[in-house]
Amino acid sequence: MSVKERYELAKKQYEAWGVDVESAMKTVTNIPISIHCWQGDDVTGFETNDQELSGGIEVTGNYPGKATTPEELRQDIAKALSLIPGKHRLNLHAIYAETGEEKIDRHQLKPEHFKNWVAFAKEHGVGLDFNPTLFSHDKASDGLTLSHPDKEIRDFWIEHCIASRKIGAYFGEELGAPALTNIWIPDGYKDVPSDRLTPRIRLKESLDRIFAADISAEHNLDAVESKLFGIGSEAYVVGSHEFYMSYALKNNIMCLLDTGHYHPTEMVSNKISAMLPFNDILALHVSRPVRWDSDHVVAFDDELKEIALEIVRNDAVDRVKIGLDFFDASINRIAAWAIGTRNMMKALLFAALMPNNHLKKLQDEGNFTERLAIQEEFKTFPLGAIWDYYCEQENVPSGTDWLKNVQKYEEEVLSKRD
Ligand SMILES: C[C@H](O)[C@H](O)[C@@H](O)C(=O)CO
Ligand SMILES: [Mn+2]
Repeated sequence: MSVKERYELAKKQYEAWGVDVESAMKTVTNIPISIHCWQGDDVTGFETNDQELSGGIEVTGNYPGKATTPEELRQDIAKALSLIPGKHRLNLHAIYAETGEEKIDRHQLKPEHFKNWVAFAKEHGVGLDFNPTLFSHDKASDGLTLSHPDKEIRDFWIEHCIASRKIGAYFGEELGAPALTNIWIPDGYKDVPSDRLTPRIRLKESLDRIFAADISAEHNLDAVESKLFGIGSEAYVVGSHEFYMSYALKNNIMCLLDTGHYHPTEMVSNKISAMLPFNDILALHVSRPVRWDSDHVVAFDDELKEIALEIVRNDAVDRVKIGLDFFDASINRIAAWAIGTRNMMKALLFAALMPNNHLKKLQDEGNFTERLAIQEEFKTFPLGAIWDYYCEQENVPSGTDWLKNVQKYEEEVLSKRD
């Protein structure tokens, strides 16, 4: 049976429940995913200071073919984009600046150091998002940055964050859609602190100075990302969820929720509807924590589907900015992007193909038996047939054909890298 024939049969099955399949595909295709560049080179970046990855995050694995130059990374991203349906965004960190031979420290970074990325974004029709990098640096070697007791160190990172917001605004202006500039810091302590408050007050003051810099809200949107713990900050993280949720609300900036940054049974899917009544927009880093914030490639699992449902059935596709955050160096890195991003899109399609209004009505009527029965039955509805057809409509490989494409690229390009 052809992809089209399978699609027509599946479509009838969904339509019997009042689901408009074509409109579901349209909804999904208009949701941009911010794809993180750092999966392609294990969060290394292109600075010339040879700093080890720090900040309490870890990349494990040594799969061959890692991108080691900006050109290689862009070539790999272009390959990944050709395998993913929809129009997306690319998320950069400050360590992906191209400063040539010159040693430019992070507080001196300028939009011009990202002009090649802007050219790439224009060529591929993608938007750009940005992150200051407050790790893998001498001035973050004790794991403290914006909350550091030493004012000179705080000032350095404040300048870096302001420079980053300017770079975000440059992206937004050049590409005609605002960039999301997200601040995540590693600050915290390995062991029980003797003072939890002072570092948080210092962080608040640093953020106040960063956001006091007048940067066009038309071109740049600000976000802050919390964390529960990191390697070396197990006992205490300065920028905790409550800290940033309060800061974001009070200062009208975005709170970014990373799915790996909470207690193992605390679900981001359950936080979205709790925060939407109080926030115009929210941002996500969708990741897959396995026992800890391990940043595994996003799988098509229950939590991913639940996150997608919360966005789609609550009409929040313009209010929840979806970004990805995983880095696995034990598998082909282009496959990692393709698997994780296709799964995010597939989960959104799953959500858009649910009889959401009917299910909401059942809940209000107190008909929990039928609510559960339908939710369960839809788990085995022929989503794959709609997904394959959708991929073909979007001119990207359907089924497992994308994998052959990656294997060929590995043979022809990746295997020839040093
Ligand atoms: C590269 C990092 O994953 C990223 O900046 C941050 O978002 C994070 O999640 C740290 O755990
Ligand atoms: Mn993150």
